[in-house]
Amino acid sequence: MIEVEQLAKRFVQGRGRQAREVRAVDGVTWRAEDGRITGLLGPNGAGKTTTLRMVAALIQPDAGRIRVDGIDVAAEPMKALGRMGVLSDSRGLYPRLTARENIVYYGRLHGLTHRAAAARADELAKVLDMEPLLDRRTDGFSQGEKMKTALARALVHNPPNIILDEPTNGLDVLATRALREALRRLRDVEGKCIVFSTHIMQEVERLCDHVIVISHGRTAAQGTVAELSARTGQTDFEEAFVDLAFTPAERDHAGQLAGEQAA
Ligand SMILES: Nc1ncnc2c1ncn2[C@@H]1O[C@H](COP(=O)(O)OP(=O)(O)OP(=O)(O)O)[C@@H](O)[C@H]1O
Repeated sequence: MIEVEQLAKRFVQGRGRQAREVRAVDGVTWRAEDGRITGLLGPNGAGKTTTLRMVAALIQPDAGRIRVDGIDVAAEPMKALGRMGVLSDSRGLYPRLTARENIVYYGRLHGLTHRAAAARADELAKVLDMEPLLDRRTDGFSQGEKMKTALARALVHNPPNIILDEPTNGLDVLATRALREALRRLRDVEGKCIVFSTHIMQEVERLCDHVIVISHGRTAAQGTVAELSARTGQTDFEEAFVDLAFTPAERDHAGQLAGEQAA
């Protein structure tokens, strides 16, 4: 389980007199339960990636608290990381190694014996439906094949929590479907707590048990797709998302732009 409480992070963009402070994350609070797929849904620049980078101990928050299975990430980052599998944007596989060797190598880095890491690679290949890939060099893999290998590598130490930042970026429709299926299996077969970020509504509708809408660095709303739609009185989830994630001024501005383009 992952609990995020009043998390905040600012960045300074530009230099000298041009410098300006950006509140990338400004008081985000949410909880992701075990055996559930939780989606962080928000427009571009809402603060999703920054939030997940803090959860994965890649950057430090200015304020707030993150607990992974009760472990405070700031106080015990290595212990918390041992309970997380993180799939970031850069897949970074070793091209000369086979998929199996990539996975086993990471297992060894996590302190597994060669035998345990190899057994886990076989197990993950079944769950992720990638057995035919295992003994091929990753050089020349498609985006979908790379993603599966990187996901298996992130899960080699069997972490109870999985974090994925925009995992379907660059994947075609079949690879996206395969990833969705893999995440469902990891939830249903292994009971993982899965958190992923996206700005794609359909992905959330198809996959998420729980949705956290992030807007301007804050938690704008959370619930199931049905709950969020009901709250806004919308039958279409895209309309519900627009109501929840954008201010009336932003919606008017987007409407004016669309009108000008149509004229
Ligand atoms: N290292 C950084 N330095 C300066 N500004 C940053 C940095 N990282 C993020 N930001 C800014 O913080 C804000 C939130 O960015 P973030 O990448 O977390 O958003 P996001 O919701 O993941 O967006 P997207 O869907 O476009 O990936 C943006 O305004 C971004 O420009």
